[in-house]
Amino acid sequence: MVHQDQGKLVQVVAANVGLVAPPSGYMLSEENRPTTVAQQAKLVIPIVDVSRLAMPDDVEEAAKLRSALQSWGLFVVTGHGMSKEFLNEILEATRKFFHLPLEEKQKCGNFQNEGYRIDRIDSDEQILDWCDRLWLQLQPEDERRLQFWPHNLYRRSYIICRDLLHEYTLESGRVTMNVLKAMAKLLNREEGFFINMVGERFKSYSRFTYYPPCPRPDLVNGLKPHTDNSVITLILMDKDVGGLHVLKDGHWDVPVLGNDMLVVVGEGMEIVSNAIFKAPWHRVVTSANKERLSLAMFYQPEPERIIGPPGVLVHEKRPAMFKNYLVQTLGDGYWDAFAAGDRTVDFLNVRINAEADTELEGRAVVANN
Ligand SMILES: O=C(O)CCC(=O)C(=O)O
Ligand SMILES: [Fe+2]
Repeated sequence: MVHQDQGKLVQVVAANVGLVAPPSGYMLSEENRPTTVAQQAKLVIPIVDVSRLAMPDDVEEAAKLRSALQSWGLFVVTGHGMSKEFLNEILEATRKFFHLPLEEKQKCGNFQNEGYRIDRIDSDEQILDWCDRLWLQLQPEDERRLQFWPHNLYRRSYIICRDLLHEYTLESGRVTMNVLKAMAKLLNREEGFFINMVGERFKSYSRFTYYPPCPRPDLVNGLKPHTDNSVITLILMDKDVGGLHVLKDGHWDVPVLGNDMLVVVGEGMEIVSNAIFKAPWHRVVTSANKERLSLAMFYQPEPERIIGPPGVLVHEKRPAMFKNYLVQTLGDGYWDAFAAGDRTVDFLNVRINAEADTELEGRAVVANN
């Protein structure tokens, strides 16, 4: 049994002429509403120049990275080498896609979680998010399902142009790998420490999210509080709309963001760093009169790997905080956890203290030694 608006695209619900309040399926209970005691005025999230991180002697930038990861678990990344024009082109192509007539968008089918739709609904109690999304796997390249990529048959052209998205995949992959190298160095490990854990055939996914204006932003989540199912996420956000909130020191802080690119630590990194790096809770709040777009790129290790806290990061004072887990199981569990508003590591009970997980031994490649 599902309630009336379940399954409907939010753009369809929002287009209802005369809508003065969101339908009941989206309404948060009073204690969960995003009535932020916003400290937004002064808070600025850290900025890290990824090109400087590559310089072996730039201890200042490395210190900034360390502090950003410790205090926020995310940062604005600069020095990524992508021009404003290029990033705008991607955002505008995304906007064009979400502005297409419904029938056109629905051609970007649906297979498991891939394609254009709303996020999965598992129960009648689930509070719906005020967003639609297009989810595409980008890497490994030979696993792309191009039939789900936006394609306008009449103009015989891809709306979110294949070449554009391909180029963005390569560019953002490069940024991610540089961030992973720098994070390894913060732990006094060699550059490839995390990169080797994700493997050559790591997966990357893109999530294009569209938040239509909402008549009562104070009553709904654009995107519910969550942590990401990734090692690292890269988020490209709409210009000057704001709306991303981060839970910091027990408060929902509201970073003021323009046309920024963010690096966010995901749960996968939390596991492989033995919780030295923590995945931040974040959510999106809608606006009454502005639409909002984002493009998130999620990087995940090869699905047949087993990940867990590596031996070198486990010692008496810091016992293993997580069990070893098959990446595929974590990936599948994420969708259940997300629908339930939980973190995957909690939903699947991945957390432990120093408990050996012998069951998995020998079943697959252990991602760390
Ligand atoms: O829309 C945003 O800014 C954030 C999106 C996000 O958190 C996600 O896609 O996981
Ligand atoms: Fe996220």
